[in-house]
Amino acid sequence: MMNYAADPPHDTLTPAVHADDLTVSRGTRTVLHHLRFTVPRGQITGLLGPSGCGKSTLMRSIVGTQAKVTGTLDVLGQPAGHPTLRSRIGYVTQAPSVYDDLTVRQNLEYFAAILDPGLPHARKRSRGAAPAAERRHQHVTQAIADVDLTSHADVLAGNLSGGQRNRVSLAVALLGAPDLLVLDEPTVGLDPVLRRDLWNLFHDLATTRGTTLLVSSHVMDEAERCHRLLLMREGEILADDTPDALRTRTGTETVEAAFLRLVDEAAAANRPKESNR
Ligand SMILES: Nc1ncnc2c1ncn2[C@@H]1O[C@H](COP(=O)(O)OP(=O)(O)OP(=O)(O)O)[C@@H](O)[C@H]1O
Repeated sequence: MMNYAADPPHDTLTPAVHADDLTVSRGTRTVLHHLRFTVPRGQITGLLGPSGCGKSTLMRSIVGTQAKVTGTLDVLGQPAGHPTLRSRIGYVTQAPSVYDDLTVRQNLEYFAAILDPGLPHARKRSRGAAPAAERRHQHVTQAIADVDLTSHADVLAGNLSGGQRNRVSLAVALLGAPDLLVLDEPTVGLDPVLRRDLWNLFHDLATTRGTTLLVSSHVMDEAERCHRLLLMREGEILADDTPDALRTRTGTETVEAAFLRLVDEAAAANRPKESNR
């Protein structure tokens, strides 16, 4: 929902996400195994790991769209999937969800209207409604600017590049000024300048708006831009720490090297068990 009116105060002390013994199955396979971690508020947490390790499944669990979830998974102080969370979480999947036959602005206006049906359409303003409709227009304009698509506001989404369409999806997620933004590989297909600009936006959202961001990536250099990292492999959390602490703990210079060191350590720890079989 759009935050046109003042929202009731929310508890800001509990972590944005708290998981304990979180296990998720897809089909007949268990893909997340007894995860335990927290995501602090107002920071950027990177969810990193190789393709297929379970990043999207974890994100789907957090936003409440994943079946077969057991254990504890609390989001903004409520169990994941609780109806009150719908207006407080922005979720961008890997597949952009935009209408090709609408322009960028029309897409945003459409989703803004769905998110806040109480607001009359700009063309049907009645007395007293104008300020609210005007505010919605401003929110849409701001979201388009946030993702650097102002010059494309009147272009059909179907005529945009893949990266631009991804940014329209991100703008839709920003519309409600959510407390938690869950972004599944948001920088895939973007050139270095746009990637940098998007990371600047993420930091701005965390710093000036207090938004919590959970951002997945399998590009390890993006890890350096996060406040905290959850490193995943084969459905398990290898590490839950800051980039600095990870490098120091593993005696490495990059997060990528730290990740490889942790993978080797985990493999070494499992070896005696395997030879005992
Ligand atoms: N619909 C499904 N049914 C059964 N298994 C699935 C389904 N979707 C994904 N999986 C399996 O769940 C595991 C985790 O997949 P997931 O998409 O969460 O990984 P990921 O880390 O997000 O991968 P990527 O980086 O490639 O997007 C994989 O082994 C995958 O094969």
